Amino acid sequence: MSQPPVVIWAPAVKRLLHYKDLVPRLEEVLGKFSKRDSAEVLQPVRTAVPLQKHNGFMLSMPAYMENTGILSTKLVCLYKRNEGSTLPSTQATMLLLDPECGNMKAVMDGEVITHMRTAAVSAISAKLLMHPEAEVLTILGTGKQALSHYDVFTEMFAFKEVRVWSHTRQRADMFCQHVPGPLKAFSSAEEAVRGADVIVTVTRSTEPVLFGAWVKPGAHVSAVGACRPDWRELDDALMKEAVLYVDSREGAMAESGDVILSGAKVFAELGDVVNGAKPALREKTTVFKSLGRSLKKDRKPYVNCALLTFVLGGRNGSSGCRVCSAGV
Ligand SMILES: NC(=O)C1=CN([C@@H]2O[C@H](COP(=O)(O)OP(=O)(O)OC[C@H]3O[C@@H](n4cnc5c(N)ncnc54)[C@H](O)[C@@H]3O)[C@@H](O)[C@H]2O)C=CC1
Ligand SMILES: O=C([O-])C1=[NH+]CCC1
Repeated sequence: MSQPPVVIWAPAVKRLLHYKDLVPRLEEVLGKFSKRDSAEVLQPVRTAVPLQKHNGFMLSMPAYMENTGILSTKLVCLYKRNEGSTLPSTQATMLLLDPECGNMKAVMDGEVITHMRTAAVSAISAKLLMHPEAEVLTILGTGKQALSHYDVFTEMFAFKEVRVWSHTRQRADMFCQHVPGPLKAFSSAEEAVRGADVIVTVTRSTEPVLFGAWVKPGAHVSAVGACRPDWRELDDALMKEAVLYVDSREGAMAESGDVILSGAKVFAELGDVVNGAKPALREKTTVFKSLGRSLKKDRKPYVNCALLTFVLGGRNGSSGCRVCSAGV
């Protein structure tokens, strides 16, 4: 009989997961995914179950990496919240299974993982697609994703100016008070965006908050919100004018209102750029439309991946139910 799964909750995830480990691992996984080699990464488009009574969706995001023995799924609940609601808008849980036996090896908090993974992938898009001399970063939105994006973008790049806008000035001010470092709060999204080299959209809006007319030619946009087929964050002008990169072509065509409703054509997946199969057109205006992937980890104790090393009890076992037999 298998042992109960290891439970790793948010404080442990926070302590163990670091951008310096996560970013290179995600870059590698994005590249593997774009090769569409089923032994490397199998990740079908996620399913969404509407939670009508609660104004939300449950997204189920399974993934299998045969070559590295990872079988996992993330369950994400996503809600449209009224202004002033104190309930979270996104909650997530990660399950790690043994692909050979099918038993559950670990249950992990998925919220911190989602904040950090999403921000890390946006940072990869900026690393590949922004102008090398980018100086001004603008963040539209002041929630959980805004914070994780602020953290990784300021850790990885040296912006001279960071601007923040939210749909109320009070939220933008509060955000600026809570994070270290010089930030500037804006009351107008247009003013925050004009002249910016990199723009991150991390709002719960279902209507465009970023308009092509405001965006400096050659800027890079990482568009993270609007993850349903009828939700928007960017207007048609921007979607049509910019060169469009996505995390998954199938995902974008099934789930992104910005892509589907504007009729914009996908130029490449981020993984195609990582693989050298498509160019990074840094001199053009670029949009990376992020929708989210469930893969975060690898089974091998890549030493750097502290979380997984923890899950595996530091072992590199070759068969059987590793975690349950490790008795972590
Ligand atoms: N692409 C991806 O992989 C992922 C995308 N998301 C999406 O990113 C977005 C942000 O997520 P969180 O930061 O966790 O949410 P959050 O609830 O913590 O923050 C949302 C922010 O949007 C602002 N906002 C709400 N309604 C707005 C409106 N009508 N116009 C402008 N701003 C508005 C709020 O004031 C807040 O600053 C959500 O749409 C979420 O679904 C979340 C996780 C992963
Ligand atoms: O990847 C993810 O976790 C999510 N994408 C959209 C909302 C949550």
